Amino acid sequence: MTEDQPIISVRGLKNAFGEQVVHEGLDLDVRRGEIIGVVGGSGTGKSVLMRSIIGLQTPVAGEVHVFGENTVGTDATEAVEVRKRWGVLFQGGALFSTLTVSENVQVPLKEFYPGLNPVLLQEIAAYKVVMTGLPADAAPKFPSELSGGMRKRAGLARALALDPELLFLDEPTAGLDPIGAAAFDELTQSLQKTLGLTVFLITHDLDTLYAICDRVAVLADKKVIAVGTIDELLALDHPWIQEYFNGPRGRAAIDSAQRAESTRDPAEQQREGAMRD
Ligand SMILES: Nc1ncnc2c1ncn2[C@@H]1O[C@H](COP(=O)(O)OP(=O)(O)OP(=O)(O)O)[C@@H](O)[C@H]1O
Repeated sequence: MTEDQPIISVRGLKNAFGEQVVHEGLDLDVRRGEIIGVVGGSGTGKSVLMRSIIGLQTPVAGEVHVFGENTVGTDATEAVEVRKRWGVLFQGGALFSTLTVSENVQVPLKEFYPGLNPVLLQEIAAYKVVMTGLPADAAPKFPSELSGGMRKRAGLARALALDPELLFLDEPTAGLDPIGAAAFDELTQSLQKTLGLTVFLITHDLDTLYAICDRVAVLADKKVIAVGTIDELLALDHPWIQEYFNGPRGRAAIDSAQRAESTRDPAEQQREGAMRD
């Protein structure tokens, strides 16, 4: 695939559970290197969309390509090469409670590289743990011994185990206090920059959208009704979009994003401006 081809391309997606149609004619492109936020009311099918992209949900109709490879209806063996290239943080972290943090991180490593020796496995896991801002002594702990924020980081460490190019995050800041959520956003952004990741991020968190998302895709009426920067979305007169971004919580998030921008190191702002130019 070429550099400017979308990393994820979804066309004409339809998902249904019995009579309930969740998606119909859904299209979405995710560009290389972007953090795309996916928003929509509860039950609009954000998680089902993610599951369809990573091959955990077989759609009724439509096409999904990731890195130019079809991910619909492929069996586990066919999908191995493409699955190695993404990492997933499921809603709630989904850590195995009977395994330590280190063992959790080793799960995908053992699955995809069964021959790796135990010392190397431990070293890789220890590195991933520290990379997500956890103290090194979190590695031998069980998830129940960690705070909610630490569990999220442990889940992220596992998602990063295989050095993915693409990261899926399903509501990573849900349940975190505002300080913990902001710290997780910063971590996501710094990892995205350092590792050159593309990030598909499902969230209800307006602060996250303003702080780190390059574009936002809005799910409503069974499809992606709009994709763009928040400014571009604000220019649309769809009632849900206006209510979401221009309601009291949306405006508070804008204010807080503007305050954060104005207190940022001017040298850093200048550097970013220069990079954009
Ligand atoms: N395995 C399943 N079997 C039956 N229905 C399902 C299944 N998975 C999802 N659904 C239904 O599909 C719809 C979309 O679910 P999904 O979890 O994707 O919503 P969401 O947008 O992620 O919601 P939330 O923001 O509340 O997490 C819901 O009505 C849900 O009940």
